[in-house]
Amino acid sequence: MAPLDPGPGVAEAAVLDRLWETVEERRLSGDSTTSHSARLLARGTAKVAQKLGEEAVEAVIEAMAGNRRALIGESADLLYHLIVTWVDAGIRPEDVWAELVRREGISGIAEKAARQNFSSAGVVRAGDTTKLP
Ligand SMILES: N=c1c2ncn([C@@H]3O[C@H](COP(=O)(O)OP(=O)(O)OP(=O)(O)O)[C@@H](O)[C@H]3O)c2ncn1[C@@H]1O[C@H](COP(=O)(O)O)[C@@H](O)[C@H]1O
Repeated sequence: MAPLDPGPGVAEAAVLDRLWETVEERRLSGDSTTSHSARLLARGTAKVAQKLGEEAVEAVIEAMAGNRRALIGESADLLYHLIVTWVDAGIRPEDVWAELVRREGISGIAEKAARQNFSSAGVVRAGDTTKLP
């Protein structure tokens, strides 16, 4: 039997897995003279997270301006910095893919309503950090 066609964009999306492998290799090699990823990771979690935030804001600015082409570029920067953040945190892409798969078919509205029901039983309400340990 012929293999199923995975659909448009599926093969290209594997670039994220390859990028994670590359950044993880750079972390292990630790050569900050030749690798931007190694240099950024060597600066620590706070710097890695700061760069992720900056790239997110830049993507927001281009989205608000309706600048499609620049938004594509900023999206690539954002995904790269998200992957550096995963490597720094010891998260593998399949951890995130599994969470997305788990959420497939669950409406965000229904999920939020379920969370609020949970909180009304006296546990933690969404967004209420005062009750967190
Ligand atoms: N996708 C990317 C990618 N996107 C953006 N960038 C770099 O991210 C940097 C962002 O620059 P900024 O001026 O915002 O920030 P900064 O240089 O960290 O400096 P400061 O914020 O401290 O001023 C630039 O040097 C970009 O080139 C990337 N660097 C690497 N990759 C991928 O990662 C792979 C490994 O790269 P190296 O780790 O450099 O070998 C490459 O083959 C690419 O596939």
